[in-house]
Amino acid sequence: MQDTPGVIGVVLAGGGSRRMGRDKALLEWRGQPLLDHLRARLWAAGCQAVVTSRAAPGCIADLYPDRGPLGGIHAVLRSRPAVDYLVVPVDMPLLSVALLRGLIAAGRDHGHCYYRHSFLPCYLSGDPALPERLAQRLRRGDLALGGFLRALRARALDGGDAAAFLNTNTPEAWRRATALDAAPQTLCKEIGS
Ligand SMILES: Nc1nc2c(ncn2[C@@H]2O[C@H](COP(=O)(O)OP(=O)(O)OP(=O)(O)O)[C@@H](O)[C@H]2O)c(=O)[nH]1
Repeated sequence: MQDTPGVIGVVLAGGGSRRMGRDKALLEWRGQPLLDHLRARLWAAGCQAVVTSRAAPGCIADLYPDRGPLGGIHAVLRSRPAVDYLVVPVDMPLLSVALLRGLIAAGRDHGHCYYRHSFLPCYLSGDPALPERLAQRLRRGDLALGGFLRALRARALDGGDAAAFLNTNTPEAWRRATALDAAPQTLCKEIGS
């Protein structure tokens, strides 16, 4: 697929991974760290560039640390405020390129959006006021991503298989994702998607 001009892919990877007990971004998925897997998916979806939100060399570190995903999104938006962003969490290995492309297409037509299954991934369309709006929320401790998306009147999209949004927050969820990856047909039915 051709690049989608103006859309920057973002992998959020600055969380504490407390429930997993080790850094989720570095878990091995199909022979590479999860972080690289998600980066590759964003490239394949046609993002013009891909950045990582994380306190590490070459990444964009949070300006408001330990504030959760919104803190990471804020730092990235501050770095390039007037472009469109496709934001993914590092812990959804089953997100498909097709789903990400669908989000980009909807975002380009309608602006801010996400799938009903989950607030992440989400598409944020370029608005120079967004970084300051986010900073205000972070300063007052309003850290819920859903609240932010609702305040933006982001569109909730139908579609997508629930299994694709499996959040691998715990070792048990990781085992489940690995099993789904190995036998998608059977296990998708099993979890009711
Ligand atoms: N940049 C950044 N990303 C974050 C932060 N907190 C969470 N994330 C990312 O946001 C996504 C969802 O995070 P969660 O699963 O809710 O939190 P987590 O910290 O990764 O995991 P727990 O410690 O188990 O809650 C993941 O991709 C995280 O890496 C943060 O403070 N800064």
